[in-house]
Amino acid sequence: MTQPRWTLVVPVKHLAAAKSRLRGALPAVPHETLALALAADTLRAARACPAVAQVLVVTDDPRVAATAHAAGARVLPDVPDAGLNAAFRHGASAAGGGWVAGLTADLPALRPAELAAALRAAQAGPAGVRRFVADAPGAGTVLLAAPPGVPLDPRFGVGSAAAHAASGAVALTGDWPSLRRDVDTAGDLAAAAQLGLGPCTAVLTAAGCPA
Ligand SMILES: Nc1nc2c(ncn2[C@@H]2O[C@H](COP(=O)(O)OP(=O)(O)OP(=O)(O)O)[C@@H](O)[C@H]2O)c(=O)[nH]1
Ligand SMILES: C=C(OP(=O)(O)O)C(=O)O
Repeated sequence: MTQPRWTLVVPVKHLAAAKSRLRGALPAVPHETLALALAADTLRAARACPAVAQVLVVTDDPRVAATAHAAGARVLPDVPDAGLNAAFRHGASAAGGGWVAGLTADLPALRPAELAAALRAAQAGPAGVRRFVADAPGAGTVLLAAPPGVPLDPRFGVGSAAAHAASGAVALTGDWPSLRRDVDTAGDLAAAAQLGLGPCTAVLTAAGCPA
């Protein structure tokens, strides 16, 4: 039986403020170019995942919006000064029903097949329960999924894996290294490069040394 397809909500901060812990990781590359490449590769992989029906990007950044449109995503304006969880809620409210997942935009090694496997796992198991995928270190969250009719209720931020578990979401424990590999620091970028970067980020690491 074919499983129902997903709406993915992907918030992306204004590039001037985004990925501040990564600043200087590739000295020869402008920071905003690197931050945009991470998002572009994340969106490309999300759109290439057959389980995904639509991608909603929540952003106020015109370069991110152009990249999202080019990748076949819909773009929604951010909620001014309201932060990441408000952006996720805003996107989820525009999804139009069905299965909804929030995904962070800093997954440049993401492979569509691993995303598909995680989304499949999210659709298995108990009804009416949110699921989440923790990041590689285990403290953060890269994906939060909600079944039809269940609010996404995002708790992203420091310690979000514990916050999602405490709010009743169930951790998915599959072996999805490219999904769990979010990039916050130069060390994370090097770890993502070991897995294999998407084309936008790969071209920058080739040009800009480190990683
Ligand atoms: N639309 C939107 N996206 C956000 C916001 N805050 C964070 N994000 C996005 O959420 C994802 C995960 O956030 P973080 O890993 O903390 O990224 P960040 O805030 O850009 O990075 P740091 O400055 O290093 O904390 C990233 O893809 C961000 O672009 C926000 O206020 N609005
Ligand atoms: C916002 C988050 O990302 P990070 O901890 O990578 O900043 C999170 O994990 O909830």
